Amino acid sequence: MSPSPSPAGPAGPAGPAGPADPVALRLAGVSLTFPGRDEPVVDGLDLDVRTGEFLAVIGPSGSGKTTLLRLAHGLLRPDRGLITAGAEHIVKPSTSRGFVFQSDCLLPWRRIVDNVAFPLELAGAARAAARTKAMELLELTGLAASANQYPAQLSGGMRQRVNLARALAIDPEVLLMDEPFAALDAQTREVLQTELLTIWARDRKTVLFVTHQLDEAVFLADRVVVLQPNPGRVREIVPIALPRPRALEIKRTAEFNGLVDRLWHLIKSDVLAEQLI
Ligand SMILES: Nc1ncnc2c1ncn2[C@@H]1O[C@H](COP(=O)(O)OP(=O)(O)OP(=O)(O)O)[C@@H](O)[C@H]1O
Repeated sequence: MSPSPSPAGPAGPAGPAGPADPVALRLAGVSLTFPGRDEPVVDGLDLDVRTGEFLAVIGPSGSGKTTLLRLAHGLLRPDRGLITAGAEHIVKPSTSRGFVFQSDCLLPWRRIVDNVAFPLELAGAARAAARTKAMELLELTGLAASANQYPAQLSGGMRQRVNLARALAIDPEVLLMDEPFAALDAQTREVLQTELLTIWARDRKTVLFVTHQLDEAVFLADRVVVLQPNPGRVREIVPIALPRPRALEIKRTAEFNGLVDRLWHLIKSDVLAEQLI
């Protein structure tokens, strides 16, 4: 990966990405209509994800958050518009982008270390080298002691840590995360949020993180993209200027709660309309 300290970020590597940061991922005029649907799921969507930034995406159910991630990964192709990562025109998944799903998708018959090593083996790495790298990542995600266990022996929070380690194994430049903590209890979710920030601060991969939780978006992100539905488009992008590193105590501050309120205000009418359908 290529960590890219923000030229505009006065706080250095731990500070937010600034407007002068190069763009890691660009969606320009992107539209997509699923087969059998009359209306596009996203239409004329424009979004720049800056190198090294943590960008959260929120929006009501059905506003196209997962679709946006799948487009960015190259799992879906738009009908119109361009999706690029630097000079690369994204038309298929690539090892420069890692995807973390809501459910863990681990291979139940493989030990944890071998699950993390799996994408490296797929990419052609020798088994021993893949396992060495996998062990490093398990250290990073606090799971070294569980390396020889099987997925069924781990808690949900531990499995999501493995999921993250596995996505990091291929050393992607961009990490695409689709509600990775949604299935976890509130306390585990908060622990994983702080751990994710620690890992992110280490080498500042670009992160595009979809969540339903407004406080999660504010806690993690440099900016929050608010999507509106029918069709999915960017309603607003809210900068989160909270200082880093962030500890959970920040969630009790007036500034934090003011930002959560602002996000709620931006999606409230769409969320209420969705409940009436
Ligand atoms: N493969 C598909 N074929 C047809 N329609 C689809 C497909 N995938 C998603 N959709 C529809 O596209 C719309 C947006 O879906 P998407 O999953 O991107 O929304 P979302 O904002 O992530 O929703 P949620 O918050 O509920 O996860 C929904 O109406 C969904 O039913």
